Amino acid sequence: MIEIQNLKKSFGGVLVWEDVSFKIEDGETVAIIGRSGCGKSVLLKHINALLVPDTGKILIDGSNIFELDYVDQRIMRQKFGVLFQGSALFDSINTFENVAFPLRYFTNQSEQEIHDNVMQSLEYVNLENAADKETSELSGGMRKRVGIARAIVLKPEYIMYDEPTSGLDPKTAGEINELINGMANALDITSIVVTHDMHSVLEVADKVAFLDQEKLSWTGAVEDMKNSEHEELLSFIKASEYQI
Ligand SMILES: Nc1ncnc2c1ncn2[C@@H]1O[C@H](COP(=O)(O)OP(=O)(O)OP(=O)(O)O)[C@@H](O)[C@H]1O
Repeated sequence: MIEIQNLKKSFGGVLVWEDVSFKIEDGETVAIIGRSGCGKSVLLKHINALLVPDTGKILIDGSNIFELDYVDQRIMRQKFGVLFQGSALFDSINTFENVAFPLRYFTNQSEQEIHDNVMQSLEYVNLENAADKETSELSGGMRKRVGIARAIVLKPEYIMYDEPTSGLDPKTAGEINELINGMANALDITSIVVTHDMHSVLEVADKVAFLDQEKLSWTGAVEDMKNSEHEELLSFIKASEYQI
């Protein structure tokens, strides 16, 4: 379980948000939504301690990640898989090596173990035939799927998706949403999805955290979001051109 408690962050005296508190239960999928620049990616980067807050705590399975030493923080980070914005694949290596990267960096697995784990991850995302492809040969949807294969290769407890459907056509975006749901069910992963895509929110999320006006403005179940009378949330949803 992830417990975010009274988090506050500013950069050079400029406040991003304050008093952000919510819980992510095991097995849940939470969508973090809000306007550009409201601090969604900054919040993701706190959840695996890539950024440190001004004040507040994040408890991962009971431990405050900001109080861990270097070694324990490194161990904690291995509980997380991350699909970065834009997929962030290395151009100079093929699909297999992109997915193998976390195994080579974090583990001492043999070549055979690396091969088996990479191929298993590629099968999950239906790309077992693309292992030899160079990054430049992959479509946008395939890049996202390779990014997801890389995110799950260490068999994480938690997976964070930063804009998983951005830049994709609706059909390919739908396939990525199905993959996110499939991953959550088959691998029992707890998922955190940063997105602007309200269709994706409705497809994948159990819970929503809405950042607005330098705070966590609304949080609750997706079903409650549909019936909410929260003015800013409704206006955000309306502006996303998705009618619910
Ligand atoms: N390392 C940093 N140093 C200084 N300011 C930063 C840093 N990272 C983010 N910011 C600022 O924090 C604010 C929130 O950024 P963030 O990337 O989290 O927004 P976002 O909600 O994810 O936006 P988008 O939807 O456009 O990706 C922005 O004003 C950004 O310029």
